Amino acid sequence: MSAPMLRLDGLVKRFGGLVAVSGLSLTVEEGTIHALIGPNGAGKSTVFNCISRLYRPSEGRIFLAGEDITELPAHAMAGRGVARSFQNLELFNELTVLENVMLGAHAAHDTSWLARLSPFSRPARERAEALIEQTGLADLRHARANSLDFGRQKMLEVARALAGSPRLLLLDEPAAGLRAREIARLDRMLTDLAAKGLTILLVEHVMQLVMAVSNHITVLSFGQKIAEGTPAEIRANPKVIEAYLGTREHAHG
Ligand SMILES: Nc1ncnc2c1ncn2[C@@H]1O[C@H](COP(=O)(O)OP(=O)(O)OP(=O)(O)O)[C@@H](O)[C@H]1O
Repeated sequence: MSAPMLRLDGLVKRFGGLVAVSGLSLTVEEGTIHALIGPNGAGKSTVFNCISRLYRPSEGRIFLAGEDITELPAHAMAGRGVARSFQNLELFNELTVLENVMLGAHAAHDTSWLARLSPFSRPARERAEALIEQTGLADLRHARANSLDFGRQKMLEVARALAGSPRLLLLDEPAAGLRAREIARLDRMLTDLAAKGLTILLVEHVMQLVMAVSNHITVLSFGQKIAEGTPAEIRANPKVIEAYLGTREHAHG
């Protein structure tokens, strides 16, 4: 049996006295969509930052397709086939939609030196055009990124992350601020990508999307895993309901 695409083993991240992630273990199988959910401050972004090597875990190991990547530098991750989108957009505002996606392809692990010297090569451009089409941005390919509305900028961020042909895609709240029609498009796209073999780890508060696309869900609360299972199991889990209601009551004072 081949190794899972991603495995976290006892991941701990402390910030001074605060334990943001507390001994998290989870497994993400290849070609599946795995959601990481939980109330605000539960530690989801911290887990992402540990996987993409922006944070150094305090304890625990991270394995990518069987390889221990815990000590690898962040810049090695694209070469390992890991891409991510950010909660706050990280686009090149002055560049066009097409240019933003093509720059994403630049970090591709399978890009030859020749292709790197010529980023606007035909295969790179064809791939970028296909992604732009898939994300519904075809009519806007020559528009500057900062002229797009928020929903389209989010889709562009996803297209750019995909341009490097990753095998593991980390998506941090891709549906935040999207309209229903855009969420439906994202739903179709993620399902389609997973069917083609891409593995997706999704942090998301929009439950409609999480429940529709996920094969598996892990729930965090105060840095700890409180539940995991299929969408149906998670929906019916009293601990999950309590964790969400607890924060809402807390928030309302
Ligand atoms: N760089 C940091 N320094 C200190 N504390 C941090 C840092 N990053 C996160 N934290 C703390 O760690 C905890 C987990 O935060 P994190 O952003 O991972 O939660 P989250 O589940 O992603 O929340 P949200 O859904 O609001 O994005 C919080 O208490 C947060 O304040």
